Amino acid sequence: MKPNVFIANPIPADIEAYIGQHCQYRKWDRSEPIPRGKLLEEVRDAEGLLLHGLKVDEELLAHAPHLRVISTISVGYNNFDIGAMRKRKVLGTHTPYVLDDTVADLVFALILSSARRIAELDRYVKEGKWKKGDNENLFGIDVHHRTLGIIGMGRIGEKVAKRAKLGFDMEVLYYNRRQKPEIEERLGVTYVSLETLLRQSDFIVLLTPLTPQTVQLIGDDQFQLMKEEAIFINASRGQTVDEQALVRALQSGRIRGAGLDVFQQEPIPPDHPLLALPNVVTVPHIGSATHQTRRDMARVAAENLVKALQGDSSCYVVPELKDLILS
Ligand SMILES: NC(=O)c1ccc[n+]([C@@H]2O[C@H](COP(=O)([O-])OP(=O)(O)OC[C@H]3O[C@@H](n4cnc5c(N)ncnc54)[C@H](O)[C@@H]3O)[C@@H](O)[C@H]2O)c1
Repeated sequence: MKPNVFIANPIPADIEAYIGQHCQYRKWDRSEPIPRGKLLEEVRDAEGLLLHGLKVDEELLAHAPHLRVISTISVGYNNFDIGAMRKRKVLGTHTPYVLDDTVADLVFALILSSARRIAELDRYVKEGKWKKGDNENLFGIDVHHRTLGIIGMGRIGEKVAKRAKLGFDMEVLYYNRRQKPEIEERLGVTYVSLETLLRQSDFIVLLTPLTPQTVQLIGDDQFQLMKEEAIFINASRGQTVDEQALVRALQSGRIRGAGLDVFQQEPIPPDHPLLALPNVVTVPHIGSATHQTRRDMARVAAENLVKALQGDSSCYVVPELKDLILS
């Protein structure tokens, strides 16, 4: 008997067909997110669940007594209640590696846009404000040969560091849970304390996962340590930053600017004070959002689901639950 699975987000047809070869499945294929009540109904018989950005908590697990595997189409898995999943022995899988270069490209797009004021000056030209004699009012700051600080030197952080070192001749500092001599050797980056990184960097990129330890990792105290010329980039999760403190730092000129892919509330409310600031570049959580990469992520997530249901340990189980597949 093929296992029952529920596909809670639309995926490409051939990837759905691959799941169909190995599983019986039902799916939600509308573009709007599945309503919570409908999801709770659909998981009743499911042994596997494929999803993106939906919350997995005690309530959902209680509605899904047969569930064995939840596969998220993302590398971040802060939508999983790890404790609740462990209690019920439900495996969680994610999609590392396939998106690293794509997210690193977006981080650099935010760095360059903020430094050279691309979004702001695009509006300026299109609104017909460009006139002869414009000069210093269009100036930005250099990216090349400046200092980049990466908080969270993981898979994506390393790709950002590579771009910075090889493409932009930047000095790269990093702060991480553990020092990584192998990356230092490969790329010539320097491990420093968080305080040193905040004090010395011209660009600060936040790339940690969202965990209880990283909630509001950056707040008033951290913005106080930054240079006045610093540009802050967040591509991790909105909750890793105290957003009110960020607004204060930007409004008061404590830092020069910010480039943001993620927000405390997504979509960000249109009247949010961050959106009124010209020195902030915003994009709607599109770090991994290219056609190719989202496709690759869906494929890896589908393979994870099928493999995990078959007890094949070569799937990408999230680190905190790895022991479950071995037991
Ligand atoms: N904006 C987007 O669309 C997008 C896309 C992909 C990933 N992300 C985010 O980026 C995160 C990182 O992805 P990754 O694949 O590089 O993960 P990773 O696990 O390879 O890297 C994360 C790094 O952060 C470090 N870290 C964890 N907690 C820390 C702490 N408290 N203090 C200092 N360092 C800490 C880890 O040691 C690790 O080196 C994801 O968890 C996700 O939240 C965002």
